This record gives sequence, C-alpha cells and structure tokens, in this order.
Amino acid sequence: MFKVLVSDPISDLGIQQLMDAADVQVEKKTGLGEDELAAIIGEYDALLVRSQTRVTEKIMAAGTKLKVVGRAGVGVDNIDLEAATKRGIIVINAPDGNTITTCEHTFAMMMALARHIPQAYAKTVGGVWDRKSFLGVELRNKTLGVMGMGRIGSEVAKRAKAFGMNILAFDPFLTQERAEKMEVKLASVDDIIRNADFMTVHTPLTPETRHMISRPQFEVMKKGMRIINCARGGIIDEVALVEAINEGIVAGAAFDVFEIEPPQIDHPFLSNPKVIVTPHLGASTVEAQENVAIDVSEEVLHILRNEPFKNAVNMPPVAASVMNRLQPYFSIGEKLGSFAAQSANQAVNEIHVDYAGDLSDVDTLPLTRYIVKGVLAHHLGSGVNIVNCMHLAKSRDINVVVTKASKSKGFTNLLTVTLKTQNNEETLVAGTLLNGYGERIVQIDKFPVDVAPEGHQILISHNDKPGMIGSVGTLLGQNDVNIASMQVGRKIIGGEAIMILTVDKAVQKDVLNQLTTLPELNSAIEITL
Ligand SMILES: NC(=O)c1ccc[n+]([C@@H]2O[C@H](COP(=O)([O-])OP(=O)(O)OC[C@H]3O[C@@H](n4cnc5c(N)ncnc54)[C@H](O)[C@@H]3O)[C@@H](O)[C@H]2O)c1
Ligand SMILES: O=C(O)[C@H](O)COP(=O)(O)O
Repeated sequence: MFKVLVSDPISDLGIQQLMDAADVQVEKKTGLGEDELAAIIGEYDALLVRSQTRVTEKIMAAGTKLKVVGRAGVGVDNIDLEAATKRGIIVINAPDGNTITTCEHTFAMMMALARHIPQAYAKTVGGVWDRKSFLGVELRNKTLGVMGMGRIGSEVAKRAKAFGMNILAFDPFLTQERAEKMEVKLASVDDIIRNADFMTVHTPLTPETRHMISRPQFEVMKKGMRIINCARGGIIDEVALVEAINEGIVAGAAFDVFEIEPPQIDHPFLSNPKVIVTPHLGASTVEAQENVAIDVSEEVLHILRNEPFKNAVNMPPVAASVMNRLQPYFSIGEKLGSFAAQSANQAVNEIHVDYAGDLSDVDTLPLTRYIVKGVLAHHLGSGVNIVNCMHLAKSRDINVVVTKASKSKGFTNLLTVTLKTQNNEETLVAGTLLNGYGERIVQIDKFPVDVAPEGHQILISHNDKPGMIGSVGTLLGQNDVNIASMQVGRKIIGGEAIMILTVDKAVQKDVLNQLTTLPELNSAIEITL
C-alpha cells in the first residue's frame, strides 16, 4: 500500500483517482511547518504540494520512503530539486493545467490597473461617489511588453492582440519566425523598458531573472509604465519598484506574487494606493485546480507503480516515441549493468555503454540511466534510481561514456557494457532482446555465450581442459546446488574459457571457495540478477 501525503489545498476531484486507487492511501495534512512535515514524511511514498509547502533538504532527508514529490502547478522554486535528485526523489509538476487561468488573471490585473477598479470599488463602498480620481487608460493601441513567451506569456500576447495592443516580446527561446507567426515584435528587455506602456512578466524565478527589472531599468524606463507580475515574486525588485512609483516613473503596478509570501503587514505594496495586490491567485480557479490535480495524480500513480511517467522536472523529458523504442530494453540494460558490476572485482571509474544497431539513432540517455543504475545499485543499494544515478556516478568520479554504431554483428540491437577499474582492468558484458527468446546475455568479456540473465548465476573463469564441466557439476551436486543451465564460452581450444551456470538457489561462499580449488579453475563468483 502506497501512502500519499497532500500538504497543500489540492482539488479533491483532481486527486479522486489517487483516492480510488486500491493500492494507494491518501492523507491530507495542510498548513504544516517544516519540522511538523519532517516529523511525519518518513511514512509516505509520495508528497503532493502547491506553492505553499516548502519541500526542503531537511524534509527530503526525512522522507526515506519518498519516491516522488508532485507539484500541482508550474513553479517548483519551493522544492529543493538538488536535494531531491541527490536522493533519487522524482519531482514532477503539472505545467499545462493552469496556463489559461493565470493568463486570464494577468488580464484581470491589467484591466484593473488600467481602470483603477479596486481603488474605485473601495471608495464607492466607503460611501464616496468619486468620478474624478479614477481616470483610466485604454489598452487599445498601447504597447504591451511581455517578458517570457512560454505557455502563459504566449496566451497573454494572443489576448492582447484581440485588445488591439502592440506587443513587444522578449524570451531567449523566441525565434523571429515564431514572433512573426504570433504577430509580436521580437524585442530586448531594453526595448520593452523604454517603449512599452504595460509590462507583464511570465518567466520562472531563476538567478538570471531575479531582479531582472530593478533600479537600472527603472532609471531608463518609459514614464508612466504600468507593471504586472503574475509569475514569481523577485523577478521585479519590489523596493526599487516602490521608489519608481513614488518618483512618478511607474504609474501603477499589479502583483499577484511576492518575494516573500505571504508579505509582511508592513510590506510597502500593501499601503501604496498605486499598487493592486492579490494573494497568489493566478491559478485559483475551479478548472485550473482540477486540471493540475488530475495531471499530477496521474503521474504520481505511474511513478508509484514503476510505470513510465512524464513531466519530471529533475529529469530531461523523453518523447513518447523514443520511450516506446527504449522501454523494452530497460530491464536487460539494468541487468547488464548489474552483471558487469558483480563481475568486476575492483572499484569502477568508467562505465562505457555501446549501442550497436537500430537504437543508435535515438537519444538513448533514458536507457543509459537504467544501465548506470544497474552498475551502481550493486554497491550503493536501493537508494539508487534513474533520477539520481548520473548524479551519483559523477559525485564518485565515475565517467559515463556512450558510443554508438548503426550496425551490430547479427543483432537488431546489441548493448555492450564495459566497466573500467582503477587498475585498468576491463569487464565486458553484452546483451540484447531476441525475438521469441527475450533477454539474452550474448558475450562476457571476449567469450560468446547465450544466457538468460535471471536468478542465481555462477561465473567461472577456467582453462579449456577436458573434465572441467564434470568437475564443476560434481562439486555443485555434492553441495546440493542444482544446475538449471550451463554455458561454456571459449575463443580457442585449450585456451582461456568461461562457464556461466544458472543455479536454483544462492550459492554459499564456501562452495565458491571449493570451486576455486579445482585444478585449471581460476575464479568463481556468484551473480544475482
Ligand atoms: N501566479 C500564479 O499563480 C502562477 C500560475 C502559473 C504559473 N506561474 C508562474 O509563471 C511563470 C511562467 O509560467 P509558464 O507556465 O508560462 O512557464 P513556461 O516555462 O512555459 O514559460 C517560461 C518562459 O520564460 C522564459 N524565460 C526564462 N528565462 C527568461 C529570461 N531571463 N527572460 C525572458 N524569458 C525567460 C522561458 O524561455 C520560457 O519560455 C512561472 O514562473 C510559473 O511558476 C504563476
Ligand atoms: O507556479 C504555479 O503553478 C503557480 O504559482 C500556482 O501556484 P499555486 O499552486 O500555489 O496556486
């Protein structure tokens, strides 16, 4: 039974599928502080949050069972991604579910700003019929500067066109072609600052975007600018903005987000008559909350059930077409990694993966992750998974090298894993999927074999002499070890050879030691897959 903790207000309808799942138990505990959450998170396999819960290193460390943190929304700046990745905790978000809702809130804020709606409301309900103080401006023919033309920024630009606005757009990934298609003018930050009448920001909060609009920008800003922030507090320097408003550079601002949320009671926005504020409501509609909760619940279920998933924030996205081609090889890849690690008897400093055949023309990184996980899990245990395996390899100075070849000798796809150890020894194992036969190991070091990678195996290195098979079989029989299958691999008669046996149960260390006493037998190790 998987236990899921919901620590922020998330739509019940949206998480219904989690609550209906027979293998899942959902508990809601909102408003918890860091210590309170850290005290209980160890019981849970998944944590669902919005932006209120700060999922810190301390909480990740306490979440010893945690497989996934699901963010029912876009921004994940409240989640310590590095801490999650280091611990193999997958972080997913719901990037699409609240796009339109936030775009509409942005427009609501822009209109409210242009027509002084909240201020007029407050005065009217206060009994003052004031028709002089709230002279507004039209949006038509005004210039809107959009910083960040992703999902939300693009939707805002579309609607601004319908309002007859001219749009200047800045986004490092916005091409001239796409700008023309969207009928916006590609602009720099400086262009927007000096020419726009309204500015709206729709970027993530990153070291690059933090305070991207601050004192230097206000000093050259077009006088009378109106600024909207429904993205993240901190993109616009709040202190510098208040100064610019007080100096008459900025005519007004509408903020849904703050550098620190909730803002302190003495926050200058809260007492400034030219600043409109809402309490991070950009995604707060029935529709958006159902959307993001459904999206995140689906992926959390997939992850808990070890099924393919999407929207991982701390892993690169994989196209479904690529995933469909790679997924059949995940299991054999992980087993090859594990087999190689169990065969190598020295510390590994390089994992070389070679893809030969059809797979050489796709991005094989997801499959490489399973191979690396297989290598590392042998020594590092269950704390290794496809999220943190590359991070763990790098942190141990283990170099992961991938090579590809369009052709492979006789196989549709051949995966070859070679481990290099610190004393320059190499351990090689190659495998594939054979139609009708499934997973097969087809090479160990330089020896061809044909072995199903499963169960308990004994890998023996010996000299190719008559009687070797009989001696091994007799000794194992004397120790009540039943042989299910046996393969011998050799390159030349009388030379070096290997024997790979599949046996019915784990082999005692003593039996392996007895094997090494047999004449012409060089080594015997047990491999469990
Ligand atoms: N107020 C709310 O409740 C609310 C709701 C949803 C999203 N958001 C926030 O709004 C922001 C945008 O969301 P989205 O879904 O459009 O994200 P998105 O990833 O689709 O778009 C973000 C865009 O910002 C661009 N960008 C990154 N750095 C930039 C920079 N330095 N200058 C200009 N552009 C830059 C990216 O290229 C990208 O196109 C996110 O921070 C998200 O957390 C807030
Ligand atoms: O990044 C987001 O999705 C928004 O900031 C929404 O945050 P919320 O889920 O806390 O409303």
